[in-house]
Amino acid sequence: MITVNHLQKNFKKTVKQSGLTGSVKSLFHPKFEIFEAVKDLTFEVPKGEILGFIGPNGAGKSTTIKMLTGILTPTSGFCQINGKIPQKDRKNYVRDIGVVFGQRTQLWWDLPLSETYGVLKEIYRVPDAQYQKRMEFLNEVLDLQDFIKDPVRTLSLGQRMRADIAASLLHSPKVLFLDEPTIGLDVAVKDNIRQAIQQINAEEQTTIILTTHDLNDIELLSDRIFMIDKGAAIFDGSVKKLKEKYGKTHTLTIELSENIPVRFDKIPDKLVKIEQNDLTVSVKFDSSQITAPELIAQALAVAPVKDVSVTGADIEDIIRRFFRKEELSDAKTL
Ligand SMILES: Nc1ncnc2c1ncn2[C@@H]1O[C@H](COP(=O)(O)OP(=O)(O)OP(=O)(O)O)[C@@H](O)[C@H]1O
Repeated sequence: MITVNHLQKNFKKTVKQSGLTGSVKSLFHPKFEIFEAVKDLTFEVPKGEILGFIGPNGAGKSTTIKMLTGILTPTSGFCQINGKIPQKDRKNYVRDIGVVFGQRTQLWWDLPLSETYGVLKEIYRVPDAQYQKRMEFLNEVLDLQDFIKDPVRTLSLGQRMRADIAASLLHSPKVLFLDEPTIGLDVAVKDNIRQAIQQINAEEQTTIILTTHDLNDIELLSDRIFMIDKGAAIFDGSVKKLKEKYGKTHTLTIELSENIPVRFDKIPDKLVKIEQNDLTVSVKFDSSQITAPELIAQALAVAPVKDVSVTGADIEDIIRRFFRKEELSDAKTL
């Protein structure tokens, strides 16, 4: 459904020269440099897939999405969505896509929601019968009935997000771009939104590109993660693959009945990282090099252990370390 081929976006940036003289010089004779915001991205997204598109601030996610939605023109390379080049076939292309920006609404602030949908119906020329059916479906999935008559400005953030998602889906797009769809929402509302996204994807085979900093969104919704950093691709694969490859760090938590320092003399320092807070000891270790029972046996030999528990790395941990480019076999750097 989506083909991205050697996509590149360069921006011209003014280079600020140092000092006051430099600032004045820059004013009259500005110097420019080329900044590569998106570097040579190539990937495909098949129909019906939910791709988690992630990266730290400034990685180039928005710039990529803007090229995929046709707002920006690539410096080189191209993208093709549902057989169309967004920049070349803009009028027809907008019918194929829905876009939700979690940080700002695309709805009319003062209009009741129902009227906003009425306007969108006309813009997208959705026939009456189809519109009726569509609204029933969206109402069911996104639970809009309680606030559909209210002006957008009176909606809570969670209601507004549901309303925005419904607006983006009114014309039954084949591809949906969701940019931070759960930002600022409480846990229960996040769950509702995620369930709605899942249901829409399952029932309509909508291809979704999901940009988010909330890694629970990714874990619960995405079939695949595409990670970028400084404009370039750094990981492309499933959450499972990411965990298998980079999630070897586990944490052993030991509760003591007396505050005695816990050491693992028989285990090389670099394989464990110990943090002790009175009676609680947290031991990070690389599970491919060492096992929890080995650590527990040694802890029992040196301290009065009351309880133990072991947890695996969660996706947030893995990605944080991934971006810091830490060697996971070296638990000292965790
Ligand atoms: N119009 C522009 N002119 C110059 N530089 C730009 C422009 N738009 C974006 N950039 C730069 O390109 C880089 C990537 O920005 P982008 O907004 O795509 O990142 P992002 O991954 O979406 O970040 P965030 O998670 O913070 O939203 C940043 O360094 C940004 O300053």
